[in-house]
Amino acid sequence: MLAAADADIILARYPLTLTTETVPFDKALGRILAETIVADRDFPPFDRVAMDGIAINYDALADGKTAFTILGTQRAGEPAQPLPDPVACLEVMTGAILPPGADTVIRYEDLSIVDGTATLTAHDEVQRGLNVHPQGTDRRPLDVLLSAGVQLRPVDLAVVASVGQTSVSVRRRPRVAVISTGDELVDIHQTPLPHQIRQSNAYLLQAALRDLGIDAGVYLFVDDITTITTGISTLLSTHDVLISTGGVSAGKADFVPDILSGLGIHRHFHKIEQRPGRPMWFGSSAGNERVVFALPGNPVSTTMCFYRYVRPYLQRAMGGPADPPLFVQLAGPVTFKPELTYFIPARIEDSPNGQLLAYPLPGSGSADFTNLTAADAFVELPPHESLFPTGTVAQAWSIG
Ligand SMILES: Nc1nc2c(c(=O)[nH]1)N[C@H]1C(S)=C(S)[C@@H](COP(=O)(O)OP(=O)(O)OC[C@H]3O[C@@H](n4cnc5c(N)ncnc54)[C@H](O)[C@@H]3O)O[C@H]1N2
Ligand code: MOO
Ligand SMILES: [Mg+2]
Repeated sequence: MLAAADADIILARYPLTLTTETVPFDKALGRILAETIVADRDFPPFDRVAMDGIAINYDALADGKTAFTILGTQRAGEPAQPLPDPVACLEVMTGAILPPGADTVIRYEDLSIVDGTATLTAHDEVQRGLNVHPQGTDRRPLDVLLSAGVQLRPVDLAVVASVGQTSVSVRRRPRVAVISTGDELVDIHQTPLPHQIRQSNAYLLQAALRDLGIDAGVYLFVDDITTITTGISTLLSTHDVLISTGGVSAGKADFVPDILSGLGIHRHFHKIEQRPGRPMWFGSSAGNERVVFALPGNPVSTTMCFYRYVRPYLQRAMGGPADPPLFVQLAGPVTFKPELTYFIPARIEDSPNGQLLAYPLPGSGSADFTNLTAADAFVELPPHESLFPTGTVAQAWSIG
């Protein structure tokens, strides 16, 4: 059987292959860019005036001239207007093209303007090129502005807009379906008979997926091979990722692994040396265009497996980094004898010394999901020890 860390390695080996789609750039916030955005022209595209003031030819100043006749005004958005006389000046506004013949801009704060003549009041600091943002100094045509794979933030969209791209190619969001299997399950609007329960795992998964920005449909199948086979086969034709709960262990109605294999989903692992969540199954189609997580039905197992394995996998598939686990210190001792990685629910609190303290909440096992309402995370305790004293430092996986 597989150790938890080996499951991570296998999951990383089979990343979901997502095709791309083109979306209007103003709908692309948060999406993963699937193309390279290059500069279409120089940035800035012309020698750009960086301060409101006057544009002069520095040679005149170097020759000792400090008063300049104003011969006109060059505003932002106006075509270039040459400086008609190298010893005169033009008033210029921020964002204007620098008048050809001028090379230096003196801001209004360093001038006194009387009767159409601008006189420098402070010129010690003036150098050739002052307050000019030269053409092409930020980026040259075809320079890469954004690389494929980045998650588009508002600043990135500004860059996309600036090169005139009204639509961008982004990675498609995974289409995900959640499947519950079990003859004992009824949906939430039904009243369960004494031998039945309301299904709850699918709604946990649906909500946890919504946290990732994924809207997933929920499907409930009875434990019947034909029903599950037909259902999963249909969903595979329209989804990238299926997440099922139940039917993956050793029971007479645990049909899911065989059905998935029969539908061409190659098993990459079945069972991890852990509690809860031991029977977890993971597989993918050839080329990884479809992946399936078949999670154990016990609700605490479903929850742990989702937050420990599925959520980070999907975060990576969508191009983002996976949220790292927290580092916590046990606030009480834990004993766990089996040679399995133990994921114990815990309440997490800040401590005055800056450490996160984890208060263990063992509950009554992997079916006791009501215990999770008090928990913030699962603390991951390694398999080869059985006593974890107060103060043990461990990783913990937040459950939202
Ligand atoms: N002989 C063995 N028995 C079991 C083993 C084993 O290794 N050998 N593994 C145990 C472990 S560990 C787990 S976890 C469970 C996993 O069972 P399955 O994935 O096959 O799930 P089911 O049998 O369908 O159901 C188990 C349990 O979970 C409840 N359930 C299922 N789906 C839902 C849902 N959508 N909402 C709420 N509750 C759900 C179901 O009613 C059962 O009580 O197997 C152990 N057995
Ligand atoms: O995953 Mo099972 O009991 O380990 O709940
Ligand atoms: Mg079972």
